[in-house]
Amino acid sequence: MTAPVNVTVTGAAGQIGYALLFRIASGAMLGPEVPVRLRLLEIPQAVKAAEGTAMELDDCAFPLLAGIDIHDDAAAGFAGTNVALLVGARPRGPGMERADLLEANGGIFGPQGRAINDHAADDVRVLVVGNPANTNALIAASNAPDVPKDRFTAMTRLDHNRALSQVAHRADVAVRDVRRLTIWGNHSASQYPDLFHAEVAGRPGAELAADTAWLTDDFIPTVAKRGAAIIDARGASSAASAANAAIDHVHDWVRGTPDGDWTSAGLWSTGQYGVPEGIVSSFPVTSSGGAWQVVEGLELDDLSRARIDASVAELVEERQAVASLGLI
Ligand SMILES: NC(=O)C1=CN([C@@H]2O[C@H](COP(=O)(O)OP(=O)(O)OC[C@H]3O[C@@H](n4cnc5c(N)ncnc54)[C@H](O)[C@@H]3O)[C@@H](O)[C@H]2O)C=CC1
Ligand SMILES: O=C([O-])CC(=O)C(=O)O
Repeated sequence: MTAPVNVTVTGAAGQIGYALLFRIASGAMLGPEVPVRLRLLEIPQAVKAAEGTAMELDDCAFPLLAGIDIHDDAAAGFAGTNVALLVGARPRGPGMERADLLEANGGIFGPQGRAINDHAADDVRVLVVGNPANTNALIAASNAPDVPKDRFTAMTRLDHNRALSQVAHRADVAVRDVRRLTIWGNHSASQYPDLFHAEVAGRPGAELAADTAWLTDDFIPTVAKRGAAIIDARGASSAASAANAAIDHVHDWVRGTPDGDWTSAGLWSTGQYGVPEGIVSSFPVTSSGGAWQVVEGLELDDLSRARIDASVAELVEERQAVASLGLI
């Protein structure tokens, strides 16, 4: 057996935390041969609830779980961490956009970025789930000058998975027959789920996208507003599907994406596809050797270009907003 990988989960006592921790401990995230040591980071008022979750983790007797520590201090919570899942943040309620959380949540990610900078392992990989995820990832990365920017990522895998399912339903094929979808831009209502480069049961996704009424009035808004639809139906924001997407994201980052396919992740832009440098935007990505690569060279039609530009413009505005709040 290899040495345990240290995994820190913030917001461990929250609803995503509860859906996430057991799957990490079971080996679903890092693999069935990789032991994990869990660090649960919470605010002091939620430490007792985190202790309850830790008791339940114990009671599962997971063979891969090498230990559980609970912290309410970021320096200790990120000490030596290899994988950090930044989930802890307020969720939105009905009628809110995720950007409405910027002021409430933005302040969490600067100190956590600094703690990661100062205390995490050299190979640390960070996934930001707490909303607004892209800009919170930007805040964390900006406060961690010694950590390479490509180690900070934002979760758009839930949007990606939602898009896969919508396309599979529409084409009446299995989800596994849908490949090379892309979520571009922000994890917000402005995101652009791109079907034009996809492959659907061996046929070009562009064939489905040719039905522009379905594309623009059904597919794109269904994916982009799915979070709000879940809040409306459940009375709480998505949790199990969000946890599942976090598992998928880290799994693929560490273990690689399947040959011939790609996925979506929010990455620090270095200017690909005209996305300005220094915002965290979702791109089509593959992973190998533990690093994401943006899939280059896709041709973008006018509709795609306009949608990507609109979502990127929103990210630029969010960056200005957090800069004026002194968070970056
Ligand atoms: N990127 C994505 O696709 C998705 C993101 N989210 C976001 O994930 C976040 C968490 O959602 P839930 O688990 O449903 O919320 P929740 O309210 O159930 O749990 C949040 C937890 O974070 C903790 N917390 C707050 N501040 C903290 C801090 N500074 N350090 C450590 N822990 C802290 C709270 O005590 C609470 O236990 C929300 O911001 C939500 O909007 C949710 C679904 C999908
Ligand atoms: O919509 C929300 O506020 C929670 C979330 O990010 C999602 O479900 O995609």
